[in-house]
Amino acid sequence: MSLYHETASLLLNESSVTHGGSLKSRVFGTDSKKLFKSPPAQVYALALESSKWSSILKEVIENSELLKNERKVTPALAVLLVHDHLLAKGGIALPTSHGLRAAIERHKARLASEFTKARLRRKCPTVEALREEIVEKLAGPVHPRWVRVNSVKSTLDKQLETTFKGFQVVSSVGEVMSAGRNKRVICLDGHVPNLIACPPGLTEYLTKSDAYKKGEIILQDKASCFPAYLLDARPEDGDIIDACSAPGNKTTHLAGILAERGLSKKSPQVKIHAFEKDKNRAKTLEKMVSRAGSDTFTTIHPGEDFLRSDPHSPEFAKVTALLLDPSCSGSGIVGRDDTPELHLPDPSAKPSAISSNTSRRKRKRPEKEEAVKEPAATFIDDDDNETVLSSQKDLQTRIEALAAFQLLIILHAFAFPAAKRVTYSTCSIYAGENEHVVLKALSSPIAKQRGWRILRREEQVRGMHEWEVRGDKDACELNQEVADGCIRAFRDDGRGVMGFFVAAFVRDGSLDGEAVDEDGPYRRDDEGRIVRDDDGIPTLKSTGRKAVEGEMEEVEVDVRYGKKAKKGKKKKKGKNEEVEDDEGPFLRDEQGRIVRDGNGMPTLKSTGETVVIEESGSEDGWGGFDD
Ligand SMILES: C[S@@+](CC[C@H](N)C(=O)[O-])C[C@H]1O[C@@H](n2cnc3c(N)ncnc32)[C@H](O)[C@@H]1O
Repeated sequence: MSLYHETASLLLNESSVTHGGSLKSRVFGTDSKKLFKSPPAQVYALALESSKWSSILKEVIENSELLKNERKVTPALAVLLVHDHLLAKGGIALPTSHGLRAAIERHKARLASEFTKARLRRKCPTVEALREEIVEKLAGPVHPRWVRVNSVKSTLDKQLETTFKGFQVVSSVGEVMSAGRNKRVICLDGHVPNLIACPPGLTEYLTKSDAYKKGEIILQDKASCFPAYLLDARPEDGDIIDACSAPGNKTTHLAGILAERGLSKKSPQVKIHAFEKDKNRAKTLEKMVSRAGSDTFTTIHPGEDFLRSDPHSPEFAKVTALLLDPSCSGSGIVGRDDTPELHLPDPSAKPSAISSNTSRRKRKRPEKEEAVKEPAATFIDDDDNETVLSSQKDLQTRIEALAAFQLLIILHAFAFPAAKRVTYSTCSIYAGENEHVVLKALSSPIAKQRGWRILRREEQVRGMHEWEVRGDKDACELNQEVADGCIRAFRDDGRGVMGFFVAAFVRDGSLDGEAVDEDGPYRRDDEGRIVRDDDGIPTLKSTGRKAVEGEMEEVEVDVRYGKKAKKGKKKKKGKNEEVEDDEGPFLRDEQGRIVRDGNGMPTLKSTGETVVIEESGSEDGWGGFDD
């Protein structure tokens, strides 16, 4: 197969192996050497560039009537071949005698003239100007690049005098977004202290700056700064746990806040415990913490599962605050889709009907190929891999499984004896991972027993109190106080943030039955170890049952944490609905045990894939960005 056939097949998603995910992951994925005879880098470049130009190429091909005269050339092949014919330095990468090349070159005069007309219709004097217009259009709405000044190493004033010297300071993020991608303008954020918005075109300038290399500034989306700020920790309060830490944006933000509030770097009064289950990601975390200068007061727990930590260990006796930022669907993350839409020419289009691509936008039915490309939902996992889910049911199953894990993380945090404040955050847009999880956590036995409640909006630190986008009241079952306590962020709403969710839980300790029970709420064996089931779920002293059994039933993933339901018997789900599949969404072996991968993650029946996914890397390998 030629480079052109292979690339066409990739763009049309014809291979089940390359189906789904970003263009990059489909081309450079683990099996790429087996999949392509042509060099994968060449396939990727041709697919990407041709897709970018495809709205114009479609117009040129239709107006030149190429497809009517060359029946062997398919619409996708035409886009690729005409792209190279008109725009690639060496033209079509096939011998002159090759049938496909000849089929295009037979029409070179007509193609050249239609290309010129298409360019002039867009008022572009040169092909270069047309290229710039395409790049600008594809880049979509401007999303600012957010820069957090790391208070462990620097101050806002120092950065304004150095990294941002000579920059124009404007008063709103809207002005930054409309200033142009490369303009030297900044806005000092009004919600999160020490945060600066810049146009996205300055990213390279920033990552090459001394301040960045020395860890004085960290690139982190504004919404991703909410959790550490909302936790509102002070050095006099006690130790902090960051339960899910890599790459370390929030861990280092916590450190910056403590430093600004008087933590002594030489003899720190408190420490941050940073858990990271994945050993490789823990290395990135270690690098980031060290570069940010907070290693003297951060204890990294590499490869340690927070859920397996013992809340009653003396090591955690002084932990008063926990930041929980567990794996999620990543559905709120900005700008990681690298696949521009492919516009395919219609072989039966009449040239006279076409004046510009905008005149054809109101097409009623999508073309077959485009319909194939339209996903029901895309999940971005923590390693930046995308999974395209093809049905609503798959999406629902994934969210339920993630929500069950997220709830478990919160309930475990609630058990730390000295804990008074917990934040829970996701970069997900789904209520199932956000408000619903918060409600379930609030109604759990452990929350009631220990007096955990939502941190009300009016109690929140100023910037978070003033942030106007709050939780969804319907998703909070009309509980206004909980909805107002929840903080949301939506991408592309003009505020320049990614999709995000955060809420905080607090307790005053007066309901703390554990003050007199030093062993905590879990059953222990003779050696003092917490009694757990096969899934690692601790058993409560008070009920003799698993700590989260009740909650799991509500989210339909009880099979993962609770007892196996009896076959054939219908079980209640929610208030009135019944579920048919008593065994839940996970695959089981002949003994009825959930089939898990090496990390202990269960396998979904619907997709055959495991549920909880690895974590997102960073754009430069040490975690300077977002999440
Ligand atoms: C969304 S990312 C965290 C991003 C990070 N808070 C930041 O701001 O840079 C979730 C991380 O939690 C880790 N993780 C997931 N489950 C965990 C667990 N049970 N214990 C510890 N770490 C866990 C993942 O490996 C991943 O690195």
